[in-house]
Amino acid sequence: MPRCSPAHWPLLQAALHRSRQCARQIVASPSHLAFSVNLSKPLCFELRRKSIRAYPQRSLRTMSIATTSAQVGGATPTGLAPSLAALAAPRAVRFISASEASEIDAALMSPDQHGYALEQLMELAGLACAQTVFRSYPPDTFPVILVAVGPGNQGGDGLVAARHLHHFGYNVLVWAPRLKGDHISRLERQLRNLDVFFAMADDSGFEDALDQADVVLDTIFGFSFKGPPREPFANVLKALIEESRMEFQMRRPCPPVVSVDIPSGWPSERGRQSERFIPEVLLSLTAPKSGIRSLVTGSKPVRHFIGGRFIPKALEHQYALALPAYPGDEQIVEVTGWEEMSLEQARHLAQQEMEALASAPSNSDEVAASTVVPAGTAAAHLSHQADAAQKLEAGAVDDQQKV
Ligand SMILES: NC(=O)C1=CN([C@@H]2O[C@H](COP(=O)(O)OP(=O)(O)OC[C@H]3O[C@@H](n4cnc5c(N)ncnc54)[C@H](O)[C@@H]3O)[C@@H](O)[C@H]2O)[C@H](O)CC1
Repeated sequence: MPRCSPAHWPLLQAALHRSRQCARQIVASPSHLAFSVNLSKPLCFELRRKSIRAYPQRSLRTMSIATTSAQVGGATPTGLAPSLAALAAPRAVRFISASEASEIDAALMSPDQHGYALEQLMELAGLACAQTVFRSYPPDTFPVILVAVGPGNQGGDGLVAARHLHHFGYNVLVWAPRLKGDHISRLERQLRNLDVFFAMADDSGFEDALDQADVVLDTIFGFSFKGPPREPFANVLKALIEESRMEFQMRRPCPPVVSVDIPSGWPSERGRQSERFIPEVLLSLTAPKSGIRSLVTGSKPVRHFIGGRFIPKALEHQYALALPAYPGDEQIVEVTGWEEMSLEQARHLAQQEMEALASAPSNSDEVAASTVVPAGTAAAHLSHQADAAQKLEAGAVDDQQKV
């Protein structure tokens, strides 16, 4: 059995990414490193010659990170400590306000800052919506999806998602009562050319489509919703509340709903009010908004994903977003049950990460003994290293680089 060395860290990170876990406690011996995801379910990573296998292990003695870094064979603590800190990134998310979300959007779309066009972000947001639906409600079990489209940019995300969902194999129904603007018309044209069904644009059209749907993608309102909902949206939002769907004294089950950013009709910062529906799944674009805190934390959190894989590191640090690492080439990352991270903690992580990035070697392609991985949730850097590790696993690099 080979001994652990710093060259193993990219492999370990890749294995950790594949298992979609973030480590909290790390236990090491010369042949094993264990990351306990929570105390009852530790994962053990066994080193092989060219790969690392992850499997659950029940009883592992925990050690402090400092002891661990000292014990891993031949490692210099300076080279390893940041890696361990990265692996031990807390399973927590920071909630941002609606005004922070608008500021981040403005910075992303400013030609002088990050240079994105709205249409590009909408494409990526819509793809993340479609992946969330596919992951949570696959088309072989939930073949008919109703995409409810609102009047703002979130509605645009919904139209993009509808197109992807069609290509993913769903039978897509779209309800979209207020389609305005050149880009939105183009998205509509793309869907009509695919023979996607557009329901009647009133509340009865929505109810008819809802009756046929196995799952609903709610892209009606995002973080710019204000005040009581106006028609035709008010009745539609009521129809999504299960208890309101009564017929002949019987409760009609409502299909599961996937909401984006914030369930439509919820005020973006105050959380759910009475008379509002509760989705089964929530996709936060860019970062979770404060209005969903009670929905995604606590004892009964709904399934929660983060998407919008386009935030540059500088912007992430500027707003202390503390984003989780996206696995592989995926556009979403699941964060169900993650706790809240305070602003102070997020700022601290951002600071650590900036310092680690500033001191990281410029050519990080090589899996070298001096590899330094930034602390915190350095997603981009970590996935770069994971790519290098995957190549290593596939035997695509020179023998001398192999573990
Ligand atoms: N960075 C990202 O992740 C991106 C996310 N995107 C999505 O954009 C929305 C926010 O878009 P915005 O246009 O600002 O707001 P809304 O979609 O929430 O819609 C505003 C729209 O709704 C009308 N409205 C507001 N309140 C009411 C009401 N009470 N009754 C009826 N109508 C109402 C208002 O008049 C506007 O017409 C975000 O959540 C993401 O989903 C971007 O696509 C890309 C970047």
